[in-house]
This record gives sequence, structure tokens and C-alpha cells, in this order.
Amino acid sequence: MPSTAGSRLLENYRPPFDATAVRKLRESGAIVVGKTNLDEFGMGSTTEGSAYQVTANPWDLSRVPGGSSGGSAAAVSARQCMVALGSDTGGSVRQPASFCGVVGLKPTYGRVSRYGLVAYASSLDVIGCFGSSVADSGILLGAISGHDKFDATSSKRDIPDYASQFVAIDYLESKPLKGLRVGVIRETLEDGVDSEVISSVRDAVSHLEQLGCTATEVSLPSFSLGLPAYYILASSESSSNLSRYDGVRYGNQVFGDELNSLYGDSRAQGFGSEVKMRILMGTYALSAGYYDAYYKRAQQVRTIIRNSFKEALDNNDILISPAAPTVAYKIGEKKNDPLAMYAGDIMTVNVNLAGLPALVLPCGFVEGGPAGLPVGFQLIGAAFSEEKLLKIGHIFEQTLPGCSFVPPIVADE
Ligand SMILES: NC(=O)C[C@H](N)C(=O)O
Repeated sequence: MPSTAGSRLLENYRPPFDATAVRKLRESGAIVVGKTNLDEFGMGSTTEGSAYQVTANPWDLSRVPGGSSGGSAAAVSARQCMVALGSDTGGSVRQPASFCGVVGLKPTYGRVSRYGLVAYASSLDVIGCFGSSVADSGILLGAISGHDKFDATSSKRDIPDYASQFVAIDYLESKPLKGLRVGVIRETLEDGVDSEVISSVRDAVSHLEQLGCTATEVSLPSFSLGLPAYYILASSESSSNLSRYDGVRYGNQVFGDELNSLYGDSRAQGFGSEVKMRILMGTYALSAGYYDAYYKRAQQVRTIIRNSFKEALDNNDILISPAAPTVAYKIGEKKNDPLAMYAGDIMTVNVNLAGLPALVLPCGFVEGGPAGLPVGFQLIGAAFSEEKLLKIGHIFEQTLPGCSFVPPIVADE
């Protein structure tokens, strides 16, 4: 199967091997039915940045499915497949999961091998899981996790039996989450977040309280610094990673009169505008004279963010936020306003900077489209606490009254 990463540059590229995650899935008996659309090289939040096509949101075909792994989210939401993989550098699994009303799991950095994943920003990239239930995403995680000699950053920790969490009991009666401390991140429920999203997430917190959790507000004062730090670091790493696409080693080649025009023309014609912009931004941030002011500073902010999460998670079992400040918006709405699109990643990027696991699951609807638009909320845990997140998510999902997250539209108009 071709692997284009949504880029014209890789239009005819057929990888000679499976990524470790895909190999493991096949070994577990999974049938790979296809590859899905995404923003070029994962750079975007709507899937409109694909060089090939725009993916529609199954809840309303005039809206984006989120991104960058929007094709995977839409395919699971429309029940075209049981589960799907995505890559989450700054929210690319969780935000589309939220927009499409499915479950999106971003594992701890190192839980899943990145071998064979097309690299965007290697210190942030994680392969994540989409499912139409928490159980499906957890079973998928179990199949793809583990150490891999081809990825030195993959962890040697044991893989828990994630599937053992998914048993049915009379949850509400028995207060199954009694004693669990939930910290609701104050900065994620303030100005700039849609009021309907805030009230859905507050309802989700009340539901967790009914299940026995104790919820308190926690403050992460550095939260808003995550967005600028992420875009500097991700762009910087991408400018290095994408230098491999030189028209020689991979993909489409544009022959010029001399070597430099072969590189230049292949890249000029192969990359889309968002990718070019990020390569330029990243190269600038890494260049002598600007390195200290941008790249180094962003790394320092990353440490501050990591420490503030650690402190908050020392006092709480999990942290909670919306998955995105809005529900799915219209195709074209933010396409020409990159800063507005970047701002939509505010809820997710910090988690990548801290390397933590997070689970997004649907918790309600707001008005819009033919049948309402799903809202997702995010549970963030300490490193390698996926088992806990899945348990809480499963109980939440099983006991959420009267919500069916099956979209009304399952085929093209
Ligand atoms: N790749 C991601 O996780 C999505 C993020 N919106 C980005 O463009 O970097």
C-alpha cells in the first residue's frame, strides 16, 4: 500500500516494510483494510492540509473531522472500520476523536514503537488509537505496545493486560471510582473556550463525582505557554526530519540542471504551503543568533510544563480538561488563518510536551448539524498510567445516560 503522509512528495512511495505497530496488529490477527487521509506530514488540525482530498465529518458533512489524523477518526466514527491508528504529535489523535465523537488514546511517549512511523517531531510523536469504545481502543493499545529494538525510545516496561479492565458490573450502585482524586484544570475552562463545551465538561465531571470521584480545581499557570513552545519545538524538529525528502532518497523527483535545483525543485513542488511555512519557521528558530531566543527558551518552557504536570499529578490521580476549545467547525473556516487553527490545539499540546498519556472520550452534544455535534473531554494521567485511564473511561462510558455516539451520516451524499 502507498504511504503518502498526505503529501504530493510521497505520491508514488510504497514502503518496503510495515511499521512495528502495523506488524504487531497483523500478528494479532487484525486485517488492515486501508490507510486514511491526514494533514500533510501531520501538520494541521482539520485534514484540509492533505494534498489529496478533504475529509468530511460524519456528523455533518460540511464540517471538518479535525486533524491531523482526521481520516482515521472519521472512518471509525462512520463505522467503516473497528479501530484505527493515528499519530499524535500535539493532539492529532485526541482532537479529531473529539470532533468525530469517538475515543482517542494518546499513549505515554515510549509505550508504542515509532519504527516505521513517518517522523514529524520525534520528541513528541506518538502512535495513538481510535475506537468507537474505550474497550476497543484499549485492546488496540495492548496489541501495539512494547519495546522494539528498532526504536531506542520505546520502553521495556511490561504491557499490562488492558482488556481485563473492561468488565460489566452495576457501576453506579457500587460507586466504582470511590476515592479517586480528579483535578479539573482551571485554565482550560476559561475565556476562549466555547461555553457549551465548558458546560458539557462540567457535566462530565459531575458524572465522575456520582461514580465516587472527588473533584477539585487545580491550576497549571504555565498552561498557556504550551502552545508557543509546541509550535517552536515541533517546527524545529520537523525542519530537521523533513530534510530527508530531497528528491533523491524518497518520493517524487524533479530533475533540474544541477544538484541544487534537483533538491530545490523537488521540495518546492512536493511540499504544500503549511509544510513549507513550518520548515522555514523551524529553521529560523534553530539558526545561530535566534536559537537561544526561540528553541532554547521553548525547551526551558517544556521543562516548566513537565514539572507543573508532575506536581498536579502527585496530588491527583487524573487531570481533566476539554479535548478542544470548540466542536467541529465548518470546512474552510480556519483554512487561511493558521494562528486560529493553531490556537485550537491549546488543550492537547501540553500533554505531548510532558510525554504523558491521555484519553479523549465523548461526553455530550451541542446543537449543530443534522443530529448535534459531539463534545469530547480529556483525561490526563501520569506516565504509563494508561490502565487507570482506560478503567475510568470505560466506567464513565458505560454509565453515561442516554448518549449514543453513532453519527447519522455514514455514506457520502
Ligand atoms: N500533529 C499534530 O498533533 C497536530 C497539530 N495540530 C500540529 O499541526 O502540529
